[in-house]
Amino acid sequence: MSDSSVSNPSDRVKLPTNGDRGAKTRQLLGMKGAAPGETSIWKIRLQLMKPITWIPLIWGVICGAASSGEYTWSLENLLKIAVCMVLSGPFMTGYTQTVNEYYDREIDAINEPYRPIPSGAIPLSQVIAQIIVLLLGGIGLAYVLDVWAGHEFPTITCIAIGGALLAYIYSAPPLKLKQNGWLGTYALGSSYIALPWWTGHALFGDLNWTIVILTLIYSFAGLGIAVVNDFKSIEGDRQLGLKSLPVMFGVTAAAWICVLTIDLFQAAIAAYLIYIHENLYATILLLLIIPQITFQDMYFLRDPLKNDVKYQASAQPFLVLGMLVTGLALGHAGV
Ligand SMILES: C/C(=C\COP(=O)(O)OP(=O)(O)O)CCC[C@H](C)CCC[C@H](C)CCCC(C)C
Repeated sequence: MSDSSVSNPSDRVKLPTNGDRGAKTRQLLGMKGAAPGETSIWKIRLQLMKPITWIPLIWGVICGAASSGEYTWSLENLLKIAVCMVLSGPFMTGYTQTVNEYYDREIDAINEPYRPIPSGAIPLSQVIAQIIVLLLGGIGLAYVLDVWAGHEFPTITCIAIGGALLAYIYSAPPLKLKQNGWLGTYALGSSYIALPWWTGHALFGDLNWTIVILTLIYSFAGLGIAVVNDFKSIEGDRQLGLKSLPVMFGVTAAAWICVLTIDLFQAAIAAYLIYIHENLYATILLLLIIPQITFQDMYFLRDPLKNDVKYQASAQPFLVLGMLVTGLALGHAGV
């Protein structure tokens, strides 16, 4: 698509409604239901980077620092982890989301015409420039962290490049992993759990195969969380031929796949913690699964289409706390 398609923004952009501060905030954070009509190019750029989606990756970095067992509270370490959060949030997730907005522009023109690209608020050439700046900035920052951590092998740079490639094939043709229910949701789950975890771990300790494999197993719980988001768009996905799990298996079966992957893979991690004699941490992790099962029963399984957001808001804090408990356990055990 050429830039001409977005060359006359004033024709297509609606002005913001007075006093709709909630919609303005959603706009800046890159959430659905945002207010249209932003005119500041920097706010539009931020909107493309969807800051709300940075949070899980920033949290993943903290879990990795915990699992390294080497994190101590010094000013230098605080600075290191802050830079690592900037890498995983604004740079790498910002890059990922901008690429996704770029390749979703035609479908967004139908479903979310107020988004920056379909509304014509930013020309495509500037979106491409933003993608390049975030990608090069992210890889450069990853290399700085490798040097800072004294790595002989640039582990963090490799994770950043691998993540960037994954993000590209997730959104861009010909692979467009997001069209495939299993691959797309696992890519999402692993990039939200495993990749930032590896990065935080590598920054302070030695990234090893046990951590890599454990976090890839943990990522199946992330797959379940990613599937929860597919219920809201089931009709549109079906019409567009997107094979999300709810489209492939129907609402009820997909809801069960969702909750079983979330619960069983967290339980599997707790079992591993028992195996390495981290019984207290394992017990806490198991206790944190109980409220998630309760919310699955109260909300999600009863009506996945109506209660998906309510379920995520109530249950997710327990899942993310469990990740930190696991990180601390692995760090304590010296895995
Ligand atoms: C673009 C992503 C999700 C949006 O998906 P979708 O288009 O289905 O949803 P919306 O319609 O609501 O927009 C995320 C995709 C993630 C990707 C597979 C990989 C991300 C890589 C990491 C950012 C890399 C982090 C490396 C770092 C920690 C060094």
